[in-house]
Amino acid sequence: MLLDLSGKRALVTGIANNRSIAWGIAQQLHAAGAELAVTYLPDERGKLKQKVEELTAPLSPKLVLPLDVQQPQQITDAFESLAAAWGGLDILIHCLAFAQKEDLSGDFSAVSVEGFNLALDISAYSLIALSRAAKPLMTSGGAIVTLTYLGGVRVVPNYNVMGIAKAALEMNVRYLAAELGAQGVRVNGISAGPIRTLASSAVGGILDMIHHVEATAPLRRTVTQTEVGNAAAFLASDLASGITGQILYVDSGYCIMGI
Ligand SMILES: NC(=O)c1ccc[n+]([C@@H]2O[C@H](COP(=O)([O-])OP(=O)(O)OC[C@H]3O[C@@H](n4cnc5c(N)ncnc54)[C@H](O)[C@@H]3O)[C@@H](O)[C@H]2O)c1
Repeated sequence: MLLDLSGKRALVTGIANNRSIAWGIAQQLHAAGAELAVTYLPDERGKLKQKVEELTAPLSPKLVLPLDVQQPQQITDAFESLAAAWGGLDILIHCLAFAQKEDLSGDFSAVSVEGFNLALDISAYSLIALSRAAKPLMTSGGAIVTLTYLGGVRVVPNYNVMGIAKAALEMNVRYLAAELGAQGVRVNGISAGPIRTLASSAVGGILDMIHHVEATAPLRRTVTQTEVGNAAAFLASDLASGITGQILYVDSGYCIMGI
């Protein structure tokens, strides 16, 4: 069997620009034959809408939808639009996270309850909310893939509150997999190595992290958006039909190293 997503309908969240991991994923899903719908985070001046529309135009997405995961009505509206356009959904890519910049450096214990709740809401709870909305559309099975990082299982300097959010996200993967498996929906996470993006630039010392990976990972380099995209396409495909509730490390092997 070859990797083939033709006939599959995929919603990709989290594209902000051409560095976004979600953009790498969208391109690889498209290359494998999937039909796409994408979301953007609405802003007052409509800049992100325009950016995401222009960037994704070559992939001819069926829908380009506004989606701020902190706005329950936007989640409802987005999935109603999907239901109207497609009548179902096969693949959901959850590729978004946020924490305040001040909570991504310095003392971990300094995080405020507001900063904690914000990071957990956007970065972890959102997977539950989107999966719940996708559930009635994934009537003939499906695949949900989210993005996590090693800082959710080990202490990585400055990752701080986002590490807690990723720990929650990874447990969400397991609970959702257990629930949704009964209807043939698989839920998995990809733990990606550090990549320079808008989100990662908010993490204190991200360049040092990347250089450390380049010096110590078995492959002596960090990963690309395309490599993460390929892994996402695999997990979303029937080739991964026996895999659910797992975290797949796409990190040049960094996580196996002891020092
Ligand atoms: N870049 C890395 O080194 C790295 C490594 C491992 C995991 N990840 C994870 O990959 C995912 C994508 O991040 P990225 O690095 O591609 O950065 P990115 O900045 O390109 O993507 C983050 C996305 O989150 C979206 N977002 C933020 N708040 C939102 C909200 N309230 N509602 C909807 N969308 C919202 C942004 O619009 C953006 O598209 C994140 O979950 C991140 O934690 C990144």
